[in-house]
Amino acid sequence: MDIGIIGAGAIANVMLKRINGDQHENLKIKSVFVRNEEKYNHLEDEFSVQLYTDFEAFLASDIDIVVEAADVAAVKARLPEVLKHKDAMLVSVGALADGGLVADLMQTAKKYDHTLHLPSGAIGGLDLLQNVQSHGELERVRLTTRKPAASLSYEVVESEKVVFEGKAADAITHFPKNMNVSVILGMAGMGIEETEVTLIADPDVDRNIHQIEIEGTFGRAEFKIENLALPENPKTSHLAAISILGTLERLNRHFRIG
Ligand SMILES: NC(=O)C1=CN([C@@H]2O[C@H](COP(=O)(O)OP(=O)(O)OC[C@H]3O[C@@H](n4cnc5c(N)ncnc54)[C@H](OP(=O)(O)O)[C@@H]3O)[C@@H](O)[C@H]2O)C=CC1
Ligand SMILES: O=C([O-])CC(=O)C(=O)O
Repeated sequence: MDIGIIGAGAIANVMLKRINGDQHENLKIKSVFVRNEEKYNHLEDEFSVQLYTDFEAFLASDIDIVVEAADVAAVKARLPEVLKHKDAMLVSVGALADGGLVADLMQTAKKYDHTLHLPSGAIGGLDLLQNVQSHGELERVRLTTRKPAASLSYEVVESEKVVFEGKAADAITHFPKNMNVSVILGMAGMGIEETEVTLIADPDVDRNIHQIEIEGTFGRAEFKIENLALPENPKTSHLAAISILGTLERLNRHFRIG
């Protein structure tokens, strides 16, 4: 499968290393769309990719799927056009807190017969959540995220501080680079208006920790994910990049788990 990536930051870097650098047997990144060619032109030699600053030319390049690894604004600006031409996968799922955008993307994907893939990113357990939701067995979803204070720009706090408490819909508005997980949790479960979120800046942790509690008529589930961050961007967990790789690898499988 030939891949085009939007963005060339921390997540894209892991993808380039693991796919092109390690010569993945089924995947190849061919095209990378960036807005600053000079900053990223070393990638062409390092990973044998073609850089594009012209989005039309990027979309017309020889790729089967576009992976967005940029930011929420890039999703809003680019994804509606992408889905007219290609399947897509996005990691800045916080953009989908905008219901109008979701409706637009769904309609475009259907009309042009393309698929939008939403990896679970820095968390897990979304298979369970979707199963109980679709059978009316879900009553409560809570996410408690604890991140190193400095990665949330709260360098000066001396002990843990709750910096957000509310619903996922508001969490992503206040923390668009840190609360993508709350939006995918909302979409898989009770919706972003009903998903409860607490975000804690903690000067004493060195991991991005997501605690998920799910309750319903099926029973109860609890997951705790303690993520190591990517060195290039301490806000971003390594697992977010790995979840894209795993989702790409599973696309063409003839048997599926979960
Ligand atoms: N779903 C999840 O669980 C998770 C999602 N994320 C999200 O994934 C995204 C990528 O994360 P990460 O790799 O760490 O981010 P980085 O900040 O390390 O890299 C972002 C890259 O995207 C580029 N970019 C930003 N906007 C545009 C645009 N409009 N057009 C083209 N390129 C653009 C930046 O380029 P430039 O150098 O020009 O700024 C940079 O190369 C973020 O939105 C992040 O919040 C992160 C972790 C978990
Ligand atoms: O990487 C993480 O742990 C979570 C994150 O930044 C996000 O959801 O935006």
